[in-house]
Parts: sequence; structure tokens; C-alpha cells
Amino acid sequence: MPLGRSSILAQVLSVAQMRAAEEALFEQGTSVEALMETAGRGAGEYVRRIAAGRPVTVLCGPGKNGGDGYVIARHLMEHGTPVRVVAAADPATPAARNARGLYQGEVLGPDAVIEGEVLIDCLFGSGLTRPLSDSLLGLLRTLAENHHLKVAVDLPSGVESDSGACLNAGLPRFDLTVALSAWKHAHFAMPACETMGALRLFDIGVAAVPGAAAVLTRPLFTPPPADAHKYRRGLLGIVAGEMPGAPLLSAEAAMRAGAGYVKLFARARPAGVPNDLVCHAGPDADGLDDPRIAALLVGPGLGRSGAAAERLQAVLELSVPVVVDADALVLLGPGMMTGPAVLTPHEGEMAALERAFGLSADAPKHARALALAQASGAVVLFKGPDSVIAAPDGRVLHAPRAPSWLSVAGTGDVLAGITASRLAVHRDPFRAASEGLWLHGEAARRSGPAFTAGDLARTVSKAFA
Ligand SMILES: NC(=O)C1=CN([C@@H]2O[C@H](COP(=O)(O)OP(=O)(O)OC[C@H]3O[C@@H](n4cnc5c(N)ncnc54)[C@H](O)[C@@H]3O)[C@@H](O)[C@H]2O)[C@@H](O)CC1
Ligand SMILES: [K+]
Repeated sequence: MPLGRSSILAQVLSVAQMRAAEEALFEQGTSVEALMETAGRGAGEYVRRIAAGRPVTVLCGPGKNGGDGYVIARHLMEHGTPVRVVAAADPATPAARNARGLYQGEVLGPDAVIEGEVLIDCLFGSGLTRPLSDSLLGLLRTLAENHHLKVAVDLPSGVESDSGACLNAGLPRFDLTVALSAWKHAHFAMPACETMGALRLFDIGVAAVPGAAAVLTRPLFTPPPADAHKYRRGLLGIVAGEMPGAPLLSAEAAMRAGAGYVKLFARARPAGVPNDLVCHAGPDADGLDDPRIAALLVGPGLGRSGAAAERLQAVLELSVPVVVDADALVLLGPGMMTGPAVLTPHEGEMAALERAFGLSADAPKHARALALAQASGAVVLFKGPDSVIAAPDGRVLHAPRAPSWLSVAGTGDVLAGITASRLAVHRDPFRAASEGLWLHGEAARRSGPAFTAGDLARTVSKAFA
């Protein structure tokens, strides 16, 4: 079945995939010039509206990103917005030369001293291959300091498209970044994504690229069916360990994320178990062989002792769909997982997993998640300010930026609880990770500023709205 335009617009492309998608358009008869015209006019319209009559300075580089800049400048001129171009270098491609030739307005050299209102960065886009020279960085920084509002076209210059690395220190921050044709990994990866301001995408009609990564979009949630009961909605077992607080936090979130029944398995009933949470107290693995258990969560508060490792081993041997989080990730090694699983590491836990599985940490974040997914056979939700999900079959999902208020203790336990709850509902690890991450971000948005992990857990049911 062909993908709808909204699915295509969620795709995230590497530079190589982007070039191949553009080639496909050229083969269908579109010219480079026509594509640049479409892209430049689309971005130009965003700029025209945001400038609202204030004078605009367009910084143009040698490549097609610079070509887009000349189209934008012409579009602004035609619509009466005062505009001038600063050419950092002469256009180096035929399409960019063509765009330069069609623009009849003012073009200044890189030495011109310019102050103004709105700066448009068309120095480099996805074709950047190395750090900016000192003189180009100086030009970009000076212009950025001398303008109030800053818009990057496709990508801010100095940002590596496939990784989100900033190839220079001291790159300016933008208020808006208008991505052209498709999202790139950098739009969702730290540290680059943090410099981009608001993100917008202008569609120029590229087709779906098989195997492309995608942006996490709102999942479709349906209420339980009319004949649902607690077991059919999913029984989630949360395996406690040496510290009771973390699994209780996970349980608070899990109870609000869709599972019909959440049960805490602990050696002794901890203090503070809420009335709506069932607690099973008994020795390790006691009661965990209940065939009605649809999913398990292990890791929050587990501890890292030999006893904790044995408890983890006992859980994983059940082959029940499982979310493995926190301490359990540090105890995990190759061959231990026997059933469907979601791993939810942060950076430190990821580093431990990479050591355990013999993987390199020297790769873009999404590639690291994918490598671990393929080595472990589990879905990997690599969390942080730029969370990404990868599946062993190659699927990759980037999460849009979530509120930075999430950087508070316990929010990882909440994420694990939500994800495990979704896993208990349908037992699909990739879907559970996607829904879990989305609900977590949405609950954070609805929690306002300066929330606690407990506030966040109690807001999860509202995120379904
Ligand atoms: N193919 C097309 O027609 C379209 C291209 N688009 C634009 O094209 C851009 C990509 O164009 P290009 O591939 O020409 O890439 P860029 O415009 O980013 O620039 C690449 C050029 O700069 C050189 N270069 C790379 N890093 C440099 C550095 N640090 N210092 C000096 N020179 C450096 C490269 O050797 C190459 O000549 C996209 O970001 C987007 O803005 C869009 O307009 C969509 C349509
Ligand atoms: K740019």
C-alpha cells in the first residue's frame, strides 16, 4: 500500500538517502533549478512572514544551500521585503549560479559590515563535509550577533546532517530552522537540535524512501473494548529489588498507561504501596510464572549485587515480554534475553551495554541504538534530550524535543513504567517503546514547569486525551 503524504513527511533521511530521493525526482523530469525554485520559494515564504516587513540579510554559500538563499532573496524582493545578500563565496554549482543570476538585488562581499533585523543562514546545508574555516565562522558569528532574528535554511551552518554534531565550537543559535524536502537526523540529535529553535518542514514532493528513519508522531490509542476485563487489558508484573521507591514510581505510571492490572513483586511488602497497586510478597521469582502475566518490568531499584543479578536472570528466563531498565541494564550481557524485550538506557547505561556487547560508542546516537538493537535482538529506547528508538529489523524513530523539565530524578522510572504498561496491553516491543516515549513527552508537556517524577506519573492518564 502506498504511504500517505503525512507518513512520508515524517521520514528522516541521511544525506545519501536525500540525494537518492532528489535523483528520483530528477529522473521523473524535474530539473535541479525547478527543485531549488520550489524549495527556495517555500522557505522564502516562511521568511517573508516572520520578517513582517523588516529588512532581511541572506548569507549565501557556494553550494545549493546558497542557491536556495538567492531564490529566497528574489522571493522577498518580489514581495516588497527589503533584502540584501552577503555572498561568502561565488556560487559553485550551475543551479546556484542560475539562482544568483536571476536575483537582481544588492549583493555584498564577506567583508561588508552589516547590521540588520533578520538573518537567513544559507551558507551550508546538508553538503557540509568539514568544519567552517575561521573566516567563515567569524562571518557567521558576526552576522548572527548583528541581527535580532535568525533563521537557518535546511540546517544551521556548521552542523553535520547525519550525526547532529556541531563541527565548530561557538556556532550561533537560531530562532527557526526550515528543513527542506525531508527531516535530517541532525534536526533531532544533540547538540545540533538545541541550536535550531522552532522546526518547520517544507515539502518539495520527495517520495517515501524504503528503510528511512522517521519522527515519532502521536500514536493512535483506542479505549479498551466493551468486553474488556483486567487480565485481557494486560497484567503487568513489576519486579522490585533492593530500593523500593523506583519500582513504586514505575507502578504509579504503569497503572495510568493502559494495563488492566499492575502487580508489584517484592521480597517484602514495601511501605507506601498505594491501595490500587497489588503487591505480591515472596522469594525471588515466586508468582512470576503466572501465565496471565503479559509483560514484566525489571530494573528500577533492582540494585547491582549478585542477588540482583540472579533476580534478573530468573526474570529473563521466563521469556515473557519484558522492559529492562536502570540497574538491570548494567547487569545485562549477550545471550541473557530469551523473549521480546525493550531496553531503555540513558547515556551511562548505554555505555555499559556497549562494553558488554562489544559495540563502539563512536557513532551517531541513532546508529548506536540500532547497533545495540541488532546485537541484542531487543528494541532499544536510547533516552535523553534527543531520545531515539531502534528495532532489530532496522526501524528507527526520533522523538521530537521534549520539555527539559524532564531532567529530574525518577522520570526514567516513569518512562519504564509507561512502556511496560503498553507492552502488557499488546506485547509489541517497538509499539510499546513508541507509545511509551510519546506518552512520557506528552505527560511532561501537560505537567507544566518544575514537576516531580510523581507529578509526571500522575499526569500520564491525561496524556491519552
Ligand atoms: N538538490 C536540490 O535541488 C535541492 C537541494 N536543496 C538544498 O541543497 C543543500 C545541499 O546542497 P549541497 O550539496 O550543494 O551542499 P551545501 O550547499 O551545504 O554546500 C556544499 C558545498 O560546500 C562545500 N563545503 C562543504 N563543507 C565546507 C566547508 N566547511 N567549507 C567550505 N566549503 C565546504 C562542498 O564541497 C560543496 O561544494 C540542502 O541543504 C538544501 O538547502 C534544497 O534546495 C532542495 C532541493
Ligand atoms: K544553512
